[in-house]
Amino acid sequence: YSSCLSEAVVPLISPKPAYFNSIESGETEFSTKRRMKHLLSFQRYYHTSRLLRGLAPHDSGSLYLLDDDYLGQAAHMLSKVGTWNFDIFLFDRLTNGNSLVTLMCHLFNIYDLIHHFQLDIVKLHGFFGMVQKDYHSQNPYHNAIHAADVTQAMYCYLKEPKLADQLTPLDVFLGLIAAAAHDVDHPGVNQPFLIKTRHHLASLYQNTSVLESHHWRSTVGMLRESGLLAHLPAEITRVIEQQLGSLILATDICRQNEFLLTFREHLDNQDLDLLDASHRHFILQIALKCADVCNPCRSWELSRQWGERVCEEFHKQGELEKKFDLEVSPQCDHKVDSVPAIQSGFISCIAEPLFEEWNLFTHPSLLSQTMLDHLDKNKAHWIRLLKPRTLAEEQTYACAESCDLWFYAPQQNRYICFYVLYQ
Ligand SMILES: Nc1ncnc2c1ncn2[C@@H]1O[C@@H]2COP(=O)(O)O[C@H]2[C@H]1O
Ligand SMILES: [Zn+2]
Repeated sequence: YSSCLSEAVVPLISPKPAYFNSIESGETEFSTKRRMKHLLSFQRYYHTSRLLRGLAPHDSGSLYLLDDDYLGQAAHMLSKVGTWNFDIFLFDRLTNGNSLVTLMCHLFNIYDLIHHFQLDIVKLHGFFGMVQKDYHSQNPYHNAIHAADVTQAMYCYLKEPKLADQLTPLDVFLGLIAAAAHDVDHPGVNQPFLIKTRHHLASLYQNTSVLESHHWRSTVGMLRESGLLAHLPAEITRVIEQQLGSLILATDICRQNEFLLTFREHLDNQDLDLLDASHRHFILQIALKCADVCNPCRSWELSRQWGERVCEEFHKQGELEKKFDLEVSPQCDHKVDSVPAIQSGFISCIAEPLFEEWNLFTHPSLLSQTMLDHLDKNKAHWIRLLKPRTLAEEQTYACAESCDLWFYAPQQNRYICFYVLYQ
């Protein structure tokens, strides 16, 4: 039993791509692997022996997963978990690939959610471990680090003065779990790919919000399997599961326009009342959507890494499509869709409109101002890197410069609305 448990709490590290390798720049891949192995065996022993002695695994705070070598640095980082320049890549290395579990434990402690919902700590760790493990570490972008990044951003948004005092423990509980699990078991390809390859998930969810429905249903499955909510009345569990669904489904980027228009309408009418549970839920949906696409609002160094990773995943899909003689999806052809072109387009068409509204909602907010400043600088940086070579890139350049919602689709040789690219 205890070895099962420690397995769930400390997932095995699978072989990872080169960017996971070095903790310090001079370190070789071999020595890092050896250190990881040592660390893992230490942690397994540590957990098992503590559990056999009947000791709860959490009494050294939420850092029990960490080896002493890293404890200090990771703890130091966690003490600044609410700052916008939090480096999730570094945190993931310091926590030995356990950033999502470690972060969630820490945030649940900060908000005292374990006590409030009378949660069983072992079941809670089991649940977080399952969620983290079900992310695909071989995906360049849709992996557990993305989930941890979105969760850290969500925490920053929940702390916004406009919101913080109005939120109930249930709102916070839902917001954090939805952020952590919103892309769980993502296959690294998008919905159009699943539809055209007649993937069983596409038919299961009738070609609509296919991935998001799967992320939600998987989350519910893991919640039930962990037994985390088994002590709560059935009606409360039902509400929790439904609300998690509504939050996770809101991250479907095809529904961007729908949410943006409703958000604008509320802001124009100034009719958002955060004492109203349904309005708070809507703001949680928007906050999660912001967290999901906030990577262009980070400092250049972090933002660049996310931009490159997401494009790498798109391009991998494009390679698969070519290999199987399928039409290459928009943004997925590495010969046509360069990283700077995709990034400047994404910032102009998705991130900027959303964060401008979020800034109005949170005003006055230092964080929103900081995010918009980064967004502006990062967009300018990508545009400088855009060396127009093809007609498509020239058109993208013009589009990004004029900051409208239109994007040139080279495969179709026409302009289309950026949102349509995702459908
Ligand atoms: N920097 C980015 N560049 C291009 N697309 C992005 C970027 N960040 C997020 N996205 C897209 O926005 C989507 C939001 O939902 P997902 O995380 O499922 O998948 C994400 C990507 O498809
Ligand atoms: Zn996501």
